[in-house]
Amino acid sequence: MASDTIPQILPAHEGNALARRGLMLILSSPSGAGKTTIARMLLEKDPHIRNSVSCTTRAPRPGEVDGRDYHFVSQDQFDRMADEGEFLEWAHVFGKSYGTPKAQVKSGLKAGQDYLFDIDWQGTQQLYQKLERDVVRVFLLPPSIDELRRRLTGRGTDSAEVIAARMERARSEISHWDGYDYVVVNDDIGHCFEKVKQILAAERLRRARQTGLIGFVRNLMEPDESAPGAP
Ligand SMILES: Nc1ncnc2c1ncn2[C@@H]1O[C@H](COP(=O)(O)OP(=O)(O)OP(=O)(O)O)[C@@H](O)[C@H]1O
Ligand SMILES: Nc1nc2c(ncn2[C@@H]2O[C@H](COP(=O)(O)O)[C@@H](O)[C@H]2O)c(=O)[nH]1
Repeated sequence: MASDTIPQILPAHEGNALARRGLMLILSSPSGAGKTTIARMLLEKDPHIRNSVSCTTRAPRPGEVDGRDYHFVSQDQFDRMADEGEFLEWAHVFGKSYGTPKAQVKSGLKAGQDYLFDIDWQGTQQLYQKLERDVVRVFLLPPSIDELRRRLTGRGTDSAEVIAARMERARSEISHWDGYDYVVVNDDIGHCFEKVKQILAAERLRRARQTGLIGFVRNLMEPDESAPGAP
């Protein structure tokens, strides 16, 4: 295992004292603060977390790949999927529709699979209402509003009009910061990534997720029949 690979507790299977339930790591932030960048770093370094690929009605940006970055769908397709209950959550963001497909998240969690979600505060609230115990909510803040504008402009993927709309919405996005379990300022990308890694590592160790511990602890607490003087 490479030294910078992120360790995790083993996936759940019967008889494994280290088995655990998967978790849902949510990254939210105002547009341009860096959640896609952090998400990509995490997915590259950590083989135990899988990306939840959202559906969206917005057009692909240069370099974005259908099925990897998003499932790019028409408004009709999106509406049909929403009507048929195919989303775990969905919301309108910047005048477009975005939704998290149900796929195998629920069965995956049971099998110990972790999932990463790059979604906004509306989706976060919906996932928290449905799957509270599995959700870990992380909000990223930019170091300043000027730096946020610089990042959106420097990304070079959006028109001046789109950037203006996203800047306009940034303050209202930031106002939802207190609906999250963790808040990290994304100043230096390396430091920010380290903090998100630490959050993930600690959350994986939560007692409630460590389903394999029940049997393990029960065994540890059995009277020791081989001890000298035992009946
Ligand atoms: N700590 C950082 N320092 C400097 N630049 C950064 C940092 N983090 C991200 N960036 C850059 O800022 C730009 C926006 O980042 P990114 O696309 O990850 O934001 P986002 O929050 O996912 O935005 P959106 O919600 O619009 O998808 C990118 O060009 C990225 O390379
Ligand atoms: N509620 C949801 N929000 C989502 C989902 N997928 C992405 N998003 C959020 O939308 C904005 C804009 O994203 P962009 O890629 O167009 O810049 C950003 O805040 C994302 O986090 C989703 O499935 N549900």
